[in-house]
Amino acid sequence: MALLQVEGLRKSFGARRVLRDVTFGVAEGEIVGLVGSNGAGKSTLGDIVAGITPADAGVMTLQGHPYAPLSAGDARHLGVGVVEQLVRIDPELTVAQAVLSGTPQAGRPQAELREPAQVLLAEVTLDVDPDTLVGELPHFVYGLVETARVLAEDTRLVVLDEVSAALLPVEVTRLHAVAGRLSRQGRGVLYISHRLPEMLELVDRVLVLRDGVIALDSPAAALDPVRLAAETVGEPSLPEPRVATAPVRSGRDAPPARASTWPVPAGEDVALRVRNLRVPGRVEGVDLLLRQGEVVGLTGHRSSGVQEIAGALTGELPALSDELVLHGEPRSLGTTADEAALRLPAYRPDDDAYGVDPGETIARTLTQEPWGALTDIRSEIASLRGVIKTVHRLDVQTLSIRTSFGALSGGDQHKLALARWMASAEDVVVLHEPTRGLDVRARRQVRQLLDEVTADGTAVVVVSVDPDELAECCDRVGIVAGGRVARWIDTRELSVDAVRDRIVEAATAA
Ligand SMILES: Nc1ncnc2c1ncn2[C@@H]1O[C@H](COP(=O)(O)OP(=O)(O)OP(=O)(O)O)[C@@H](O)[C@H]1O
Repeated sequence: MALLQVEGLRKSFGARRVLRDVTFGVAEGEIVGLVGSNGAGKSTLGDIVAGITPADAGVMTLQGHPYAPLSAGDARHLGVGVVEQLVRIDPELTVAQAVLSGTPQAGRPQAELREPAQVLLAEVTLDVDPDTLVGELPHFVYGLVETARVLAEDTRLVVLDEVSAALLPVEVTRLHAVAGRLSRQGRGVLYISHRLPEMLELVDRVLVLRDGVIALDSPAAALDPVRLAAETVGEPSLPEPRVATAPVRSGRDAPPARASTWPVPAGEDVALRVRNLRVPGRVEGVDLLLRQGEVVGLTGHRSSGVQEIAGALTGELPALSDELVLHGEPRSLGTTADEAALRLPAYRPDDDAYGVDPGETIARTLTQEPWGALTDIRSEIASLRGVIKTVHRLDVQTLSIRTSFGALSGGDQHKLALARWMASAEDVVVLHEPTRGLDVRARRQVRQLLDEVTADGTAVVVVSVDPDELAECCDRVGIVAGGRVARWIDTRELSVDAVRDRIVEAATAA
């Protein structure tokens, strides 16, 4: 008997028909992957299963019994838990309170919660003090705190919506171990992700949601990442994004191949050169050289110093260097009010809903900064045309640019926020995880955006946990370990698969 059976599910938002006729089952102990392009309706489907959103039509059964939850609480009570994509946890709660919020222990004194919370945190291999306030945690661990919460509740089916999106490969492996344990306990898992190669290593079966129906229901063993990517976006085949010896980027001439020793001697086209970058106690002796039009990736474990290097470049952390030159001009590092201090602009996908008001329309989100009335009707028309063009170009799933930004799918919000941010990109910028949560086509669109800005000479530092993202976006990738760049990988002559393998291998060894 199926643990969960879903028949003929339908859901529309206004005129937008998201789920037209969705039928599938999840068996006990089965891990089922749910994939689809941005806006395909994956979160909507997960939310219906988890009682967060009501379906318009269709029938669900849980262990053979009719299942029609009226709320998330109702679903939890019936044994279905969800970790939502855009996790919001009350920042005033302690981690222990958050983890045990759905259990009979909720409301007990902190001293009584500490130990049971510790056990659950260990299960998701999250090394944080249960007394810490949630608001003090970095955003990427929210999904793991929520996963621990779901484990605390006696769930039979767990929906994990993009929990892996912000995790390092080693953390994804641990998350997969948690999913494996759930499966061995006979629980079912619905696993939503855009990180297809990693997902295929975990799941038993894959569902592709396309055009409002399950367009493919296949054992994972019968699929590979390339075929699955093509199925996801409904294209018969997708070209390899980067092939050996081919010029990597369109929109500009690829620089001549350089030896993989790094940094290379500085020349005319240097955008930024930093010698002996130090962040006291965290980073030591880092040399960076960015050429105009170059995309350089940085990755490493949480304690490697990679975030501190980025923080030094954006002026968020006090830092020192022996030499710092931006476009030929000497500059300094640090957080002082010093005019010459370097403060590279940075984009982060998890910055409080992208720094955008979710109630604003798409049109206003893209055209206005700061919010305020446009005075010139002609400029409004011109910019609205630009908005429509951007929305079409980025394949944003909406019927109108008057739709509120917050009603867009997570991936569509991210694409538009990034496009808006990149429109005012300066000489040298830092992008944190620019393709997080994006489908395979959207990842290419982001690469196109990168091609456009780099063609104009902008140099980009990409800070990421995702080896595929680094492989697809960057000309070279620095593996940071122990506060230093332990190794540079030149990506331009390699296939994405080869680059991913090297990054994972180097990051694991570091
Ligand atoms: N509350 C809402 N009001 C209006 N439209 C909505 C609402 N929730 C979702 N939608 C629309 O439903 C569609 C599906 O959204 P959903 O978040 O389920 O997509 P998704 O497949 O999870 O995408 P992603 O991969 O980007 O997270 C989107 O076009 C979105 O705009």
